[in-house]
Amino acid sequence: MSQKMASTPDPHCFANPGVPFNPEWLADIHINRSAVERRTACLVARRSLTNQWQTAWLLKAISCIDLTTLSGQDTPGRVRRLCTRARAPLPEVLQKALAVESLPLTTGAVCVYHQMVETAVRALEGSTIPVAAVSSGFPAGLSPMETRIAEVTASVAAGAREIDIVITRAHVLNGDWESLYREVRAFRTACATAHMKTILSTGELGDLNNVARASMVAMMAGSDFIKTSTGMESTNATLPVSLVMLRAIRDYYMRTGYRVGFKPAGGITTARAALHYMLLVKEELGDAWLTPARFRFGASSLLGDIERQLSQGNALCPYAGAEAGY
Ligand SMILES: O=C[C@H](O)COP(=O)(O)O
Repeated sequence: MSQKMASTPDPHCFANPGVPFNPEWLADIHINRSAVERRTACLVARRSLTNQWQTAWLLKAISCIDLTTLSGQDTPGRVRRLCTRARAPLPEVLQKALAVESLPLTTGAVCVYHQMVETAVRALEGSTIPVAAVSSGFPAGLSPMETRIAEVTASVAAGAREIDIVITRAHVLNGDWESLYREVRAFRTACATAHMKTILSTGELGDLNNVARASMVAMMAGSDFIKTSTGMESTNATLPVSLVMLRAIRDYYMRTGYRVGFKPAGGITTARAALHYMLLVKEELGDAWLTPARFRFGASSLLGDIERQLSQGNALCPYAGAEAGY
């Protein structure tokens, strides 16, 4: 793929305006699955991290969490409690013990169904924490297009500053990339100034070539983030899929100069797993991506494990090694 930068966009602008659909950018995508799996297995096996660096990385991980509740049992009370947690993700006493009591720590966002957007926006008033809504017919994306667009528009009107959209998997499975482009482009328009995260549902796309192509089409169509999963598929975020998506992000950056964000989501429940994803992002894209503006975890229970590990000090034994950090 091309290593040439097409343009030099404003580095402070995180939005990706997208580019016209270009099938040539898909033509030379051929993913070697075993090479991808070897690379991620190797990454998991080889790294170590001192306690001090581990703490810093876990605090960074918290700031990158889209604290999520996507349950049929969601109530305004439950969403308000989640928002309280987003404002103060760690107990004061723990922040003090870690000597970071002056750190203004919050999660990256609170992520809810459309129905709960207003409640979350009200509960987060006075903070800078954005509300992310899963709109557009989450999770299967099989409602009529007008309904899906109307839901996105309504979420934005209700105050969601980030919209997580789902795609029609059939477009990918049929290799109908132009239809996928048009669909994502329509959601881009409906999102207006809200940041758009495109959920690919990678566990339902067949193979890694489709993951890479769908990633590229979603970015061409103006996604600000690409996200692995809804959390409802039978296979959600994995490191191999993440590697493929990160390389697509790098490729898109080299072609256009736009830095699209990455959000692994679904089944990320441990601090150890979170560190693996962060390390992969650092190695593939560099520090410029390790910021809430370009990296998020979609997770409902990760924060609890990070808090436990921080309380226990050095519980991630394989990481408590000799290296002075990643
Ligand atoms: O986008 C967020 C996911 O739905 C959260 O999934 P999880 O409950 O497995 O953490």
